[in-house]
Amino acid sequence: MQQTNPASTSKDFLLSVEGLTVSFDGFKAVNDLSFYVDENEIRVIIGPNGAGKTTVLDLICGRTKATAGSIRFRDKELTRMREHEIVHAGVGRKFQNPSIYEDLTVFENLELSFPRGRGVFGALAFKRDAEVVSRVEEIAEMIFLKNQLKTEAAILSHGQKQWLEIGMLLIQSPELLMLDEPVAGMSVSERVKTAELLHRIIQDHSVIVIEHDMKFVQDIAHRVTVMHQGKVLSEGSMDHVQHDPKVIEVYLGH
Ligand SMILES: Nc1ncnc2c1ncn2[C@@H]1O[C@H](COP(=O)(O)OP(=O)(O)OP(=O)(O)O)[C@@H](O)[C@H]1O
Repeated sequence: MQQTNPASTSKDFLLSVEGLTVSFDGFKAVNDLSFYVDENEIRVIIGPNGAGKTTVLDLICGRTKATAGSIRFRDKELTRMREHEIVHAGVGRKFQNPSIYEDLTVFENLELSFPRGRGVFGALAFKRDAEVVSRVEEIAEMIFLKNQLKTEAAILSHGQKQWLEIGMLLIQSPELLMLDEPVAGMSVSERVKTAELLHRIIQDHSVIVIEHDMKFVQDIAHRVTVMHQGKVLSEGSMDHVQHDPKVIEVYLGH
C-alpha cells in the first residue's frame, strides 16, 4: 500500500515564495506570485517594464512589506522580519547603481564589508588580522580585482565597480544574493566575466538576477521566471520560455 507523507513530498527549497501580493493604493504590483529557488541555483527574473520584478526583490529583502502571502527562506518567514534581520539571515541585495566608497581602495571597501567591521570607524580601526586579509584576497581574486587591491575605487571602470559591490556582498557570506541588472552598462568582455563570476558564486550560494539582456540570461540562467502584471507568465529553462507563445507576445516578440 502506498503511504503519503506530506513532509517527504514537499521539497526543501532555499526560498519559497507563495501567494505573494503587494498593493500600492489598490494597484497590485505583485499579485499572488509563487516561485521556488533551489540551493546553488541561478534564477533569472525577466519581463516587461513595470511587471513587478524589482518589487519582488524589495519584498524579499524587506524594503517593501507584503500585503499577503509568504516568503520562506530556510526556516524563516521573511515577511515578518525587518530589513537588517533579513540581511543577517543570509540574504544580500545589490541595487542597480553601485554603492561603494569611491575614496577608499578596493581592499578597504572589502574590509569594511567584512562582517566584523561594522561602521566606518570601527572597521578602519580594527586590526587587519590574517583572517581578514586572506578573505579579502580570496574575494578580490574571485571578482577579478586581485591586482587592484590598492586602487582607489573611484578610478575603477563601471564594470569593476559592479564587481566590487558584488564582492562586498560575498564577503558577508549570504546564502542568497539578489542582483538587479548587474551587467547594465558593462562592456561585452565584462559581461562574459560576470557570467563566469556568477557560475563561481553559485558553487556556494544561490542567486536571483533581474535582467533584460537575453544573451546574458542565456549564459547564466538555470531557470527563468517571466513576470507580467505582477504574476508568473511562464517559467522553466531559457529554451522553454523563449518558445512560449505567451512570452513572445508580451515580451520577447517586441
Ligand atoms: N512604492 C510604490 N508605490 C507605488 N507604485 C509602485 C511602487 N513600487 C512600484 N510601483 C509600481 O509597481 C509596478 C511594478 O514596478 P517594478 O519596478 O517592480 O517593475 P519592474 O518589473 O522592475 O520594471 P522595470 O523593468 O522597468 O524595472 C510599476 O507600475 C510601478 O510603478
